[in-house]
Amino acid sequence: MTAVAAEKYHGTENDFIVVAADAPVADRAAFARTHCDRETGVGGERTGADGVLFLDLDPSASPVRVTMTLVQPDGSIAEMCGNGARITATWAARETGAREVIVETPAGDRHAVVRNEGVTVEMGRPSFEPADVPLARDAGGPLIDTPIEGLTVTAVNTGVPHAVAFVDDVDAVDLTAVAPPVRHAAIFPEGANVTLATRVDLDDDAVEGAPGAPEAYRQRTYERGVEGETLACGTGAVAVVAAARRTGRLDTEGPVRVSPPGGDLVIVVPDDGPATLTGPVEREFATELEVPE
Ligand SMILES: N[C@@H](CCC[C@H](N)C(=O)O)C(=O)O
Repeated sequence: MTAVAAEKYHGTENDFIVVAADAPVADRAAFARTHCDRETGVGGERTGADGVLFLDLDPSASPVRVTMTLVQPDGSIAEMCGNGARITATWAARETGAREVIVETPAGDRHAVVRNEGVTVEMGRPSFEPADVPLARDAGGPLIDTPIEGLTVTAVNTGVPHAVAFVDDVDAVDLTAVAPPVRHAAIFPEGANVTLATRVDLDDDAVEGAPGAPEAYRQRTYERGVEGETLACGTGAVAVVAAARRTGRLDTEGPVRVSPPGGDLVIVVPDDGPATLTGPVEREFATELEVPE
């Protein structure tokens, strides 16, 4: 049995196994299915992971470049992952000493800056265009506050598709029950992540890790590829702010604090530039993982 070097990281509790792209893992989907399993996968504080990041570093480039391939627990490959990009930039910074990193993803190149107080990734411009989300051909236009399978959703692509629903209290919703019909709705030919958001009053909620963010939302996301709720989702946090702006719920580009169960993220969605995602990253441990036959 072959084993490969691996590390475990998390960004606001969205946790990933990191493996060098040249490691001898012929069947990446089988590797992810095995080691991400929440009951029998990689050990640590939480067993398993939300995915495996296969990283290919070019330390000679200026800024350094790293190609990120996220293989999810169901074996699928995601085009983008906000928290994964923050982890990738941190990993590249540890390997090279560089603070500025270009993360190459199937959704495009993402510029990242690694600071002690948090990692910021440029996330591209959110798009509501039906072809970009993508929506089914007969959708008839962008999906803005539209009833879909029991939720009122706004569909936006922030690197991956999200169906965002604003609700009175994210904690009062049985996400595992309401999300799957939306995630699999025919209007989303490639599926969608399902993200719930609730505006919160900062007077009632401490502003840790988000100095200067006068607006705040709580967030929960049911992720495609994980097929369950994760403790944080970076593309989902950007989707919350983009959808809040597009639907007239928010009249600032940010910074906006978005808090999934795993911690606080800071989001900016400008009118005429890429959105940014900022938040903490932690390296948990290094290990060796067996490559399934
Ligand atoms: N957790 C991620 C998003 C990962 C991709 C998603 N599951 C999909 O398949 O679209 C994030 O932090 O953005």
